[in-house]
Amino acid sequence: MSVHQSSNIKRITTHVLQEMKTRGEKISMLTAYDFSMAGILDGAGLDIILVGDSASNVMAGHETTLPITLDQMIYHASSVVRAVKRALVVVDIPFGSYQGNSSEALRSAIRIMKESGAHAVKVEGGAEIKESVVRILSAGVPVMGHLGLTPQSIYKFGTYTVRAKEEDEAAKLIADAKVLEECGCFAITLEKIPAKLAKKVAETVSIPVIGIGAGPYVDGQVLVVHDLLGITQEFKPRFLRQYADLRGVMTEAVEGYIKDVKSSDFPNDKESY
Ligand SMILES: Nc1nc(=O)c2c([nH]1)NC[C@@H]1CN(c3ccc(C(=O)N[C@@H](CCC(=O)O)C(=O)O)cc3)CN21
Ligand SMILES: CC(C)C(=O)C(=O)O
Ligand SMILES: [Mg+2]
Repeated sequence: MSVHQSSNIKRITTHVLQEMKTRGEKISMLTAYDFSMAGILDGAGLDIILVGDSASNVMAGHETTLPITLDQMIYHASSVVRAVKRALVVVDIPFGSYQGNSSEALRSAIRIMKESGAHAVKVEGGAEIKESVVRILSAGVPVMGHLGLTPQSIYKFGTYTVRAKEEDEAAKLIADAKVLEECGCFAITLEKIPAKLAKKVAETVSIPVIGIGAGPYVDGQVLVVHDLLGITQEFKPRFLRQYADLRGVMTEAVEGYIKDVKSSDFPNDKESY
């Protein structure tokens, strides 16, 4: 049954998420990039929909998240927003639209909010992007941080290996989390870091911490929905739990269609005018 069958839907806000952390209720988050998928996730009762820049990989077929543009992110985000009745919609600001220039960061965030109708933005980085985060927040736009494995700086690191395994990197990550909290971020995503370190971050900051490959001791979890549904090919990091084999289901359906077209079984009389 859809949660929307009840007449009054309580929307998820950043305040609701803070209450969930206080209560110890875990927060569920997944990506979506289009209207149809977002409607399914929202109807199922998901708390947060992330319009991730992983759309660059999943939707457009790029190797990295770097090529996707602000206009393309706004297109995805506006499609998602039209389907959502309850979830909080968070949009990644793409590479090159906020780093190192707080005026551009603010302009990008405002374009996303104005043109898509989303509720918040997400940015990768800590102290080095503080000015941009502060500027966006001062305009009244809620900001989610993102630390650990930050795919927009993949060429700085060179690999997708687990981050902050060394003491000094772990200390920097905790310091960055504190900076983001002090700036006024409403939540932080932690990607691919040791579970023990993620636990420490979730205990240190009072805002919700959402993990992907960051273990169970955080306030919520996020995955790319196409990975969870088994649509993505050849992406099986150990943090992923695959809940369905939609690639198999979809392939079988399309093969059935092809067979029926070839054999002239489709369309039949009932399917014709
Ligand atoms: N489909 C998809 N799912 C994601 O989770 C995702 C994207 N795309 N694109 C943007 C970023 C990139 N992310 C990644 C990318 C690679 C690994 C990873 O663990 N890769 C290898 C290990 C690499 C290594 O250890 O050197 C793996 O095991 O698959 C994790 C997260 C997460 N995001
Ligand atoms: C993996 C999540 C956290 C993300 O940033 C994305 O999907 O772009
Ligand atoms: Mg992202």
